[in-house]
Amino acid sequence: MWRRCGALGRALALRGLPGLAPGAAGRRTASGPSPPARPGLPCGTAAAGSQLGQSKDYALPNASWSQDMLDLYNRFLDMTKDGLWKRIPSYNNILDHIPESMKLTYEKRKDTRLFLRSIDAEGAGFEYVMFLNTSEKRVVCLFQPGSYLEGHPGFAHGGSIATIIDSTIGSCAISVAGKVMTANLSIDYVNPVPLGSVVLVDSKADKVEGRKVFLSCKMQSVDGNTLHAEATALFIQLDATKAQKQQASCQ
Ligand SMILES: CCCCC/C=C\C/C=C\C/C=C\C/C=C\CCCC(=O)SCCNC(=O)CCNC(=O)[C@H](O)C(C)(C)COP(=O)(O)OP(=O)(O)OC[C@H]1O[C@@H](n2cnc3c(N)ncnc32)[C@H](O)[C@@H]1OP(=O)(O)O
Repeated sequence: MWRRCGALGRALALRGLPGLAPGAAGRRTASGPSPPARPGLPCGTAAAGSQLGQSKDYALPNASWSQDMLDLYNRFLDMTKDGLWKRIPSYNNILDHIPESMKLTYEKRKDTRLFLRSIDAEGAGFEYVMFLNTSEKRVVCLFQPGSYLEGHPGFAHGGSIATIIDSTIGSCAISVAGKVMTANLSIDYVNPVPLGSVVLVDSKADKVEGRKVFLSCKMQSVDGNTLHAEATALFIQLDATKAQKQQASCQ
């Protein structure tokens, strides 16, 4: 039943990168999407978005991304070319993620931040980018845990692993069912995740029953040889009345 996250990792590791000359793997380059160039800033970097007065998109390469992260990012970007996969932008305010059609009447607050984007220093916290495949009801996250996510020396804290899994699975649930909340998240931690390494978080919606969305997820190393964690989750689609009440109670 499983969707071969490892196979994807291995396939990605084995597949040649179109347009990249042999020996170019050592170069730190990233392809599109390409905002207008600014002197001193490579195209497609996170800082480039802010010059347009838009919310900064953090799901773009920055100087902290390792070569593994850049290589995987470029391979997934290639997979977006036929439209099956889409890169999900990432902002530090959750309201910037919600399409107008799904918004209630939330006021954007300046004193709140999406938990995953609460550490400013590049590379110190959650470096990640997610890709969505709507037809497969699948979201894959490329995740590079930074030094402020430490649990045991040199390894990512289990809570940070739960956070990135919840967010990846949650994004998948949102793409399937709109306004949802995590009702249950169950994680088996199989192998520790070294800080600064890159892992693939591969999530899929397995079943939708009324308002219930059942999902599963695997976190694996880029080469597919190490299983770090496995998870299942239940997300519940909020009914409109309850969503209004929740909103009223937090304002
Ligand atoms: C276009 C695509 C874009 C996609 C991506 C977009 C954006 C990405 C952006 C950012 C990425 C970052 C974040 C990603 C997003 C999300 C991840 C974070 C999510 C969270 O961080 S979220 C916080 C933690 N979460 C809570 O804080 C929930 C507290 N909780 C409640 O608010 C309620 O509890 C609720 C609403 C869950 C349900 O309440 P309710 O009243 O609506 O429903 P009710 O209780 O009636 O249950 C209905 C049926 O579900 C069954 N059921 C319920 N709970 C169950 C359980 N635990 N186990 C087994 N079954 C359960 C019942 O048994 C019943 O089943 P039945 O109908 O068969 O009787």
